[in-house]
Amino acid sequence: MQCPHIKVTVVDISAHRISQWNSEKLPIYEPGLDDIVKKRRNVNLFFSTNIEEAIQEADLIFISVNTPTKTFGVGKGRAADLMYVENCARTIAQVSTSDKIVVEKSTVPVRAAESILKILSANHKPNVKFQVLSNPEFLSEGVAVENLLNADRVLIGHEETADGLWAFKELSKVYLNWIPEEKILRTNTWSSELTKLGANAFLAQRISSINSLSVMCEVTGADVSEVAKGIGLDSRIGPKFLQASVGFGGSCFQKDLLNLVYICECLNIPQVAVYWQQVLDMNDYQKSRFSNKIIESLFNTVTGKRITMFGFAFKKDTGDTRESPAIHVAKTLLDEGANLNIYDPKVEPEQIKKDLTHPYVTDNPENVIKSIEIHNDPYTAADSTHAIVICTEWDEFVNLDYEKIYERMIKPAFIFDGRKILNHEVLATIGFQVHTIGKR
Ligand SMILES: NC(=O)C1=CN([C@@H]2O[C@H](COP(=O)(O)OP(=O)(O)OC[C@H]3O[C@@H](n4cnc5c(N)ncnc54)[C@H](O)[C@@H]3O)[C@@H](O)[C@H]2O)C=CC1
Ligand SMILES: O=C(O)[C@H]1O[C@H](OP(=O)(O)OP(=O)(O)OC[C@H]2O[C@@H](n3ccc(=O)[nH]c3=O)[C@H](O)[C@@H]2O)[C@H](O)[C@@H](O)[C@@H]1O
Repeated sequence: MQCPHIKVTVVDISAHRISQWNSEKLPIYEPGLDDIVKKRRNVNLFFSTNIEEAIQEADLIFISVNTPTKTFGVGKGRAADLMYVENCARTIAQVSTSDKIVVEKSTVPVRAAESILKILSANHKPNVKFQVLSNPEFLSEGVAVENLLNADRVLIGHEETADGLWAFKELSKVYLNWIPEEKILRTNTWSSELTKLGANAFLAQRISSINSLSVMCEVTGADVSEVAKGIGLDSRIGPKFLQASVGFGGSCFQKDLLNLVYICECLNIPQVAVYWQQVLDMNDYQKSRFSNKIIESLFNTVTGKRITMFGFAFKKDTGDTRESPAIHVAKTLLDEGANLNIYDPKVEPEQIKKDLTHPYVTDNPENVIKSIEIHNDPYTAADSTHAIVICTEWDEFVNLDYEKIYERMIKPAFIFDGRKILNHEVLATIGFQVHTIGKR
């Protein structure tokens, strides 16, 4: 959109994903994205599986592949799996017939650019040169387009040489089409890589900090919204990322924090590792605490009871369920023998089934399938259920007719508001037993 003079080709090893990008229904939901893709597709934006051709044609190549937590071998469950990044580097080296600037866009451990450069340097064709830049991405899902258009900053780390500086200038030229120059931050490569991990760790830490206070609120009578407001009005702290929740989800915070902790352990600085591990431990505690509260409140048994879940995605305005706290809560309730009615207007039913029958979640997929019903209407989802559970902060859930919902439910009817979005007092007047996170 911002660079009509630049040809952008998105390539992926998944032919299925590319065909979805070339179809009417894109593989992800992101506000504003459909419109952009419709306007630019086959104009200056192309989606293709012809990876070799795209590499040969390109001057700048962004590596934006997944860097998930390793599920095997050394660093299992903590280290970032760099297999996909490495495969990209090898393909680029083997295929390139002209000089390239390779941009590390994926989130990676500090000094990953060094490995990329080594692979490129050891495998290239004669007379082909590479520069590797670190240019981490800071967008959030659900507001991705807005974040990209109005980025707080664009960070570019480069090798401290004349060629490195040249590469930085080439990439800056692209961003300068819509980002003011003063927002482009130039650092060395390693600072850039660590800034990305650090930024996610800081954001996650704020959530764990307010969640830790939510626990105290529930036992002391303080109200976490009031506490968060009072804290956030200090201009040194600021109001953002202080909403208590069932815990943070999403594909990155947990993965990147685990990676940071693992790097600290490898660098033999256990004190720093333990510090950041606490952010993750608090997050796990919050998820378990919320699930246990539901069971306890429903007279210590949910076996055979039907419970409604509003929201399954890890946040509003996305269909992404990766590491969603709703999965943890659903798993705990299913383990206790509950039946779940799940309503999330943005998540595909198949995705919910896939998440809840994943071997990590259950060793009994047939039972799970029998115990869940996926609804496309919030009112039928509430029919004959004992409780409504909210893990996602959608405004849509605020605007429902709760009197109508109450009528359809088994009494006493409970609401467990893990995002503190509903009006506690109004619901209590209707007759609901309400549990709101961070409030007694
Ligand atoms: N999702 C987000 O909002 C953000 C993600 N990031 C980082 O961006 C990276 C990608 O994240 P997502 O897009 O969420 O992952 P994703 O898993 O949704 O997408 C990665 C894509 O890369 C493709 N791929 C894997 N190997 C390939 C190869 N050799 N050649 C071509 N394509 C290949 C996969 O098929 C997949 O479609 C991660 O490092 C993540 O930490 C950073 C900021 C925001
Ligand atoms: O590296 C990444 O992938 C991205 O990770 C996060 O973005 P994202 O995970 O898409 O979404 P967030 O808005 O950060 O929300 C993450 C989780 O924290 C929760 N959250 C957020 C804010 C808050 O106050 N409380 C809270 O519980 C959300 O509900 C959600 O589950 C960061 O915000 C982005 O800057 C970063 O680029």
